Amino acid sequence: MRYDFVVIGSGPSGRRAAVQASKFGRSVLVIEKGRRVGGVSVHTGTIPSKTLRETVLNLTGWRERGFYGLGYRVKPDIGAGDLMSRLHKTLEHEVETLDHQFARNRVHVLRGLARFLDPNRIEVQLEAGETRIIEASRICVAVGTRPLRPAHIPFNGETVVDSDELLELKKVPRSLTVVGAGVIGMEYATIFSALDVRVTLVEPRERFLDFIDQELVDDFVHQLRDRGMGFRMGSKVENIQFENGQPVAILDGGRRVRSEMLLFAAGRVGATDTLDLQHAGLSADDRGRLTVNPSTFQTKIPHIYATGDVIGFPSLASMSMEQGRVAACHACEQPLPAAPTFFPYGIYSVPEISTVGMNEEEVRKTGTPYECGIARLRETSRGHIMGLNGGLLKMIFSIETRRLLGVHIVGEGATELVHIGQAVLNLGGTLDYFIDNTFNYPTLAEAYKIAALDAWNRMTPRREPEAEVPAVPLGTAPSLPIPPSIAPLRDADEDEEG
Ligand SMILES: Cc1cc2nc3c(=O)[nH]c(=O)nc-3n(C[C@H](O)[C@H](O)[C@H](O)COP(=O)(O)OP(=O)(O)OC[C@H]3O[C@@H](n4cnc5c(N)ncnc54)[C@H](O)[C@@H]3O)c2cc1C
Ligand SMILES: NC(=O)c1ccc[n+]([C@@H]2O[C@H](COP(=O)([O-])OP(=O)(O)OC[C@H]3O[C@@H](n4cnc5c(N)ncnc54)[C@H](O)[C@@H]3O)[C@@H](O)[C@H]2O)c1
Repeated sequence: MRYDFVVIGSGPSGRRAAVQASKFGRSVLVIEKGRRVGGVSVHTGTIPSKTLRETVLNLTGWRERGFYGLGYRVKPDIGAGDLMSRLHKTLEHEVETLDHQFARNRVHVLRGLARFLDPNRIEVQLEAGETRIIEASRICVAVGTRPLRPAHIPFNGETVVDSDELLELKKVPRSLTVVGAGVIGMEYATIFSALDVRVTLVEPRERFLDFIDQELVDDFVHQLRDRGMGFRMGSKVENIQFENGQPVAILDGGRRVRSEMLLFAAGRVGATDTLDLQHAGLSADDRGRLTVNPSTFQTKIPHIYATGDVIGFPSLASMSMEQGRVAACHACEQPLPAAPTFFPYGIYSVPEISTVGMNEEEVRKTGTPYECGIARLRETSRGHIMGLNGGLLKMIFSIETRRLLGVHIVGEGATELVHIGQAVLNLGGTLDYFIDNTFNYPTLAEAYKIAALDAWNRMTPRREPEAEVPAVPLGTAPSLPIPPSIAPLRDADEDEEG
């Protein structure tokens, strides 16, 4: 079997690379060791965790509690079955769409475990024990990652689990310890907390989500503490013991955290250990990751590319897809799409966090004079209608150029709202875009306008009222056209008229 382009792994990155190469007329094969295509994203990562989140928010009536009170529930007793049924339906849909996409684009798929025989030949071990040898002109390694499972953690698939096993949940625990306050830990901790599970988060560092603007993290933590989540910051899990069948995390310093279930989410490792990379002249780092040229995604063997989580940061499905597309363009000798300057980061915790561009700490380090504008989502009419109590949108602008430098949002709809800021940022827009343009009303997007007005108020010296002008009788004053760039003459927190 001989192909122009062979992709190992059918996650977001491999899928996008394969389809792109096929659109350029190349013969393409995707090798996937899993039972079904889709990768971590579809089966154990992005889609399942976001579906679980949506199910929890719907069944608990979370979004309605601002109006009907903390005791409001759409379904009083939510069991594991309730959470899992929507998950299975969503995954079916995703896999079907993907199978169809591959078939439409004439991408061949081979199920089996791939390993290199040499830089151009791959052996695939099929389920039945047979093997196939594939010859490839170009290869894309898109094998992704798997959860880190240190030997001293007694994983048992039921009470001590990793983020893959959590999706096999048989019973909703009453209490949960989450080890690791990375993105995965934070998302699951807050989703289970929204389900009224008592959650304790353990993290060895003093701060978490340190790539997020600190003002947002403070607001976020305030909301989590308010609903009773426990934090053990600066604490490392030394070992885990069992008492009456329940896991007890023993922290350095001697503190103990007991719960019905423990989720270990302290990072992931590249899935390169079975690839026999040395046969291709490659090697991985101590976390199983490959190094690439960041512009073309070529490894040190020029016809072998690596894309997606296996190359490390930022380990996002969204970015993995783009990396796959760029690699395929390069492999097919096509012009490379320009890399966007800024990409958004969305954390689907409850509440959501999303951010694009520089945070305040980063701007400060550049020495650029800047000003911030803040809007609270509850200040918008849409927020009143939805019964929102929390959430804020913060924008940072350069004082000299008025350019937008960063957008940071915590609260309902943050992961969607951020794209307005992303467009303005990548197109080099300024504060004036938000001031001069009209936004739909009532929307949460109106928060952009409010935050921009807030920044404008801080950036513009306040004019003192001049000597009193005698009133002119109505109808006698000449009316002047108002240029759109004229600054608004109202305070940011003044109510908009409907
Ligand atoms: C719990 C969780 C939540 C997440 N949420 C988000 C989110 O909300 N937004 C976001 O953007 N990102 C999210 N991510 C990250 C996202 O899932 C990854 O960035 C994305 O899946 C990476 O895609 P990939 O193509 O690199 O590899 P993967 O999706 O990891 O796919 C790799 C595929 O390669 C296959 N494979 C591995 N080795 C071999 C081999 N030797 N032979 C054949 N096949 C092989 C695997 O079976 C797998 O199917 C989340 C991740 C996790 C774990
Ligand atoms: N919404 C999203 O975009 C999304 C969601 C989930 C995951 N992801 C991606 O998946 C990747 C992996 O996420 P992750 O959360 O597993 O990894 P991570 O590396 O982001 O976080 C791991 C956390 O565990 C902590 N930790 C390490 N050792 C520990 C120990 N012994 N005890 C307690 N805590 C310990 C670390 O300090 C860190 O805070 C991320 O890079 C992220 O980009 C993205």
